[in-house]
Amino acid sequence: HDEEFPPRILDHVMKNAIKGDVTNVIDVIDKYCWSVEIAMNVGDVKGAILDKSFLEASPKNVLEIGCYCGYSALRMSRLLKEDAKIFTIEASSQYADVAQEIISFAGMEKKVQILRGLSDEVLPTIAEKCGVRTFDFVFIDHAKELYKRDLIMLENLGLIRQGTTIMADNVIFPGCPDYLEYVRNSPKFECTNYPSKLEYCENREDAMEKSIYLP
Ligand SMILES: Oc1cc(-c2ccc(F)cc2)cc2nccnc12
Ligand SMILES: [Mg+2]
Repeated sequence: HDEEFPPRILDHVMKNAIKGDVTNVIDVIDKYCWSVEIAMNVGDVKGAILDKSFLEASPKNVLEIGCYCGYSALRMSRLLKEDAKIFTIEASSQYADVAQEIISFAGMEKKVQILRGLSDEVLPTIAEKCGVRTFDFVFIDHAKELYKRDLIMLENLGLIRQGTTIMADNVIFPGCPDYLEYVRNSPKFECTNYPSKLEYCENREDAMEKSIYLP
């Protein structure tokens, strides 16, 4: 991926969005990505699917794996109920720096906490660090080859509970076949597939997969 996109989108947001207006910041990012350059945000089309599942879950403790520039964290933050919080894991400090700036610009810094580091390094201590026992909603949107490993970690660490909703991006493109096979064949997950398009593209298929944890 183009390493220079994050600073460009940050600059564009600072110059074109309304400070403190999270919906406007989201719109400005989407318009930029549709018109100027594609980026790996979940985007507006798949974002609407995420929004719907998020509202249905109405979660108190939210975990995101893969923050990137903070776009999906912002989408979820604007739908958070009182005293609910989003914890988002980001391995790239460059991405985390930009995400922190964008999240703060949008006025959501109290609702979104960025945890810097690799998911397998952050997850084992996240409960005590964040004062959370289990997460009610998880959005997986990082390296596709880590989806299955990290879901198994969430189970083994007891970080998900009866009824937790797990949403996964990109299950078609770039695709995560081992993850899909795992959740769809496991009796512990109730899965629903949501066909869509790759972000900011009209003609490339992608999908989101919702898995409800029922141990
Ligand atoms: O939504 C996404 C799309 C892509 C991606 C890859 C290759 C392409 F050509 C286009 C898009 C990569 C991603 N990595 C991490 C999390 N989400 C991603
Ligand atoms: Mg994605």
